[in-house]
Amino acid sequence: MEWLTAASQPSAIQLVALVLSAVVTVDVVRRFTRHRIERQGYSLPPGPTPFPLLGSALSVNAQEPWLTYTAWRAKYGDVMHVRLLDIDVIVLNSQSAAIELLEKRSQLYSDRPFIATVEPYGHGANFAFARYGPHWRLCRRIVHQTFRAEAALAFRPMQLRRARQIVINIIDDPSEYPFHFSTFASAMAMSSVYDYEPKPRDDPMVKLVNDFLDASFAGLSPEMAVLVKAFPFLLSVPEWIPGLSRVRREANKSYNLGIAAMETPYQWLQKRMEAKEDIVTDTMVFDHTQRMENLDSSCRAEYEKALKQTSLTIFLGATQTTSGTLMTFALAMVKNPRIWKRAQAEIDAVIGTDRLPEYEDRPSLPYVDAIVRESLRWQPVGPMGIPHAVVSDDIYKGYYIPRGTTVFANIWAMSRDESRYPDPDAFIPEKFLDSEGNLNLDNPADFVFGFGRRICPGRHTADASVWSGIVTMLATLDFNAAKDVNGNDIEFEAKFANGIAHHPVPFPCNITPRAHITRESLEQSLGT
Ligand code: HEM
Repeated sequence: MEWLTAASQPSAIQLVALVLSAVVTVDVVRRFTRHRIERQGYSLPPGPTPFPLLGSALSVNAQEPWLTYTAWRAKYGDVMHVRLLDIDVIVLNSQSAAIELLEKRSQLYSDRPFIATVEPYGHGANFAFARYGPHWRLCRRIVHQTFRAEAALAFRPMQLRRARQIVINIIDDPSEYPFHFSTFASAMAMSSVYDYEPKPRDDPMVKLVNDFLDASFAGLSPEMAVLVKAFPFLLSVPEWIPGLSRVRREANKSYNLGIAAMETPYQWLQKRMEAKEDIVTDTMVFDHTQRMENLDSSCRAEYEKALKQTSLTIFLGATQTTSGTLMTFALAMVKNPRIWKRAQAEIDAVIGTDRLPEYEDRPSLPYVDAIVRESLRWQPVGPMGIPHAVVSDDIYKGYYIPRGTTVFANIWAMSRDESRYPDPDAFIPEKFLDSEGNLNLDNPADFVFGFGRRICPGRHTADASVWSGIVTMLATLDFNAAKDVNGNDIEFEAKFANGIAHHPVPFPCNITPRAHITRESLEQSLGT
């Protein structure tokens, strides 16, 4: 851990000793209480034998843990127990196991585990980490009212308009394509929540939220979470102890950025409302501010807190997931030109080249939808989702699942199920078509958005965003390999980032408008 090297040597040794003693104490208590249930004949689900203190922490790929768990599936099965330091983890390696526990027993499995760094690093405002209870329920109700399937239809014209803006931005500045995808995703979130249309570049509100994400990222790493859990005093070490005070400084910076990211766009919209400006009525904050007016003051304070937190959470949940999926799509197109050519042939045959795709065209474009499904499956942006936690002891198929266990749906393993997806590492949209060329019933949206009461509440909006981005780009752009100085295609191996979301890092490519597409015609389609 980087910050330990900055500490003076004796402090670092003391710190390690303290971590070990905390882990030993928790281990002894756990063994004592568990022994009682195991005596009744129930054992934990199968899994690797844990080493003393560390459990299996050193055997798991720290950057891409889903690869280890997926490899272990053959040996330990669909419901697997792994101990990581003092944390009990259950990994669900199949969609059916995730449905059995996270959906059918959702009253037990909808909590989130306690993560000691969430609150100090400003993610207490992020309701995706909220414990299962009344505050989470209120946030969830707010988001549901704005983003449920029928309500989310209101955002479609904006989503299509912003998708066309991606193409204009690519024509203007093709090398910045990852940035144009992020702008699209941020605009979708900011418009639907605050009626705020970010600038294509250097937008101050988008920068604020991204600065918060950058500042909080290191704090949410499992290593930092374990340390802060074992030694909460690290969050109050005075400035004059160099090295050790770094955790407090980083946490404070992240916390303050979190407050600013939550308050600034919220207050911006409140001012517009006070000035009686014209605001799109479906905007989440506008709609709920009006709903709040009928509440008494104590309920209103609670509601306003939930509304602010929900607004920030939408932005955090919507941006890197949506833009990451578009990065995956673009990578797959550059690697597989036959696929975008087949999709263009479908689009040209169905709607011609005189206009751009609209939502009403979707049922007539099954191959495009197959590409959307394959983009969600091939590199799921959340390969392990967000951890759930169990609120009380449970028995499943004769196995004991202790209260407080962290439960992961291994979405990556589901995407690599070879009985369902032969050759799972290849990008092949045809797997979602029947022999007549119609879409079949297999939809990875059934697992990539998570499970049960914590299932992604933005999934309808995400689906519409991803579809509008993909269909618009397929109708207007060619995706070719970049050339070297001799005119040869540049070969490259795809690499992936694993931060908030799993997505390809920028790769060499040559994305250009199709022959019949001009910037002017696109601008006309925006009404500008
Ligand atoms: C391709 C795009 C997206 C994918 C693959 C995705 C996936 C996920 C997953 C796997 C979870 C965890 C579910 C669980 O705990 O079982 C989640 C949670 C969440 N997502 Fe998404 N998401 C996407 C886009 C969005 C969008 C566009 C929004 C907002 C409009 C959003 C808002 C949220 C929120 C608020 C949560 C936390 C829910 C809770 O804890 O109750 N997501 N998402």
